[in-house]
Amino acid sequence: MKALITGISGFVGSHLAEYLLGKQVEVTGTIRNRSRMDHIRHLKDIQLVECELRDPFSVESLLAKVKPDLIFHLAAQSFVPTSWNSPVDTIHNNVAGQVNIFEAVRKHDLDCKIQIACSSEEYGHVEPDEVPIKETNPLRPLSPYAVSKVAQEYLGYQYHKSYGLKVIPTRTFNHTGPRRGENFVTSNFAKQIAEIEKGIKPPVLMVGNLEAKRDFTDVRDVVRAYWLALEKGTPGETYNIASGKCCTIREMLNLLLSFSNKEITVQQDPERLRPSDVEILLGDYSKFHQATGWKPEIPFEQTMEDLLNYWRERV
Ligand SMILES: Nc1nc2c(ncn2[C@@H]2O[C@H](COP(=O)(O)OP(=O)(O)O[C@H]3O[C@H](CO)[C@@H](O)[C@H](O)[C@@H]3O)[C@@H](O)[C@H]2O)c(=O)[nH]1
Repeated sequence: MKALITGISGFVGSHLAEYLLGKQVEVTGTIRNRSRMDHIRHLKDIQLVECELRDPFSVESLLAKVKPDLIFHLAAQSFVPTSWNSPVDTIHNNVAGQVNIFEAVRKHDLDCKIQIACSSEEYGHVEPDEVPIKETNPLRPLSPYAVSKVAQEYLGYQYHKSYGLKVIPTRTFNHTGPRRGENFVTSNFAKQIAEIEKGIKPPVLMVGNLEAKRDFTDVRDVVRAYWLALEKGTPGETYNIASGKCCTIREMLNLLLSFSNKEITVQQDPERLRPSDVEILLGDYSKFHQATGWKPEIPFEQTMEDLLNYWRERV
């Protein structure tokens, strides 16, 4: 069994590669010449192919050569604030890259299953009586990033209906754990705490909107879900991947702070506030559970402690 992971050098890609190797799957991953390799350097049994997903020729030659049975399409511009600064680049990167994959699969008549990493951000504005969020909830995206994910998902639906591509979109809620990029809130706060503990930074932790509520799952549970999505999910169906619980960003911060014995002051940085922030994401993953038996296993406290320890070893 051959799997292709787009964005293998990223946070989720590196965890997924580890998981698939453990299942004796042959793993090929795409990188770009500017990709950082620190997350995958320890993985000796993977094949790496340089590929610019925005370039149809690059994608076509990749797929003609690899001919995967499974594609996990993770590569994306995935940071919401960047999508306000460069909306066109976000849309182009996320949408065109995926169209190039679909077209290459079609052209070479590849019989593969394709998981596409969509997002709970697609739900965007959620009314208080609309939680927990089911796949049938309305999509009211609040950022260019969220719109790019809606477009990716609808293209998945369209290529499934028009050409029979076996596409399975996963709407994953927030996920974190070791290797999470330092811009994302959990990692950003954990890194600041680790720096304060080492005396590299004054004991003031900078934050944005602490009132937003998010549903966090451990990345190691998420990659297991991606495998099951292709193994047991139905092509053309979308699945929520979530923990079914949510907390405010303030509660998440307080949990991280409880692991440290430093006196730390919290200060809001207006630069960290967004033009519009999704107020609440709380997912219902029962459809995915019914299809695959998946449920999250790693407790949130464990995830956050592992993340803080990850940063303690790196700053
Ligand atoms: N990044 C960041 N976010 C902060 C901060 N302070 C508060 N927040 C709040 O913390 C929440 C989470 O922010 P992020 O970690 O940047 O993630 P996100 O915008 O929810 O998006 C993530 O989850 C999506 C799935 O729901 C993913 O699709 C997306 O790629 C990303 O991983 C947001 O409400 C944000 O306003 C801060 O200093 N930095």
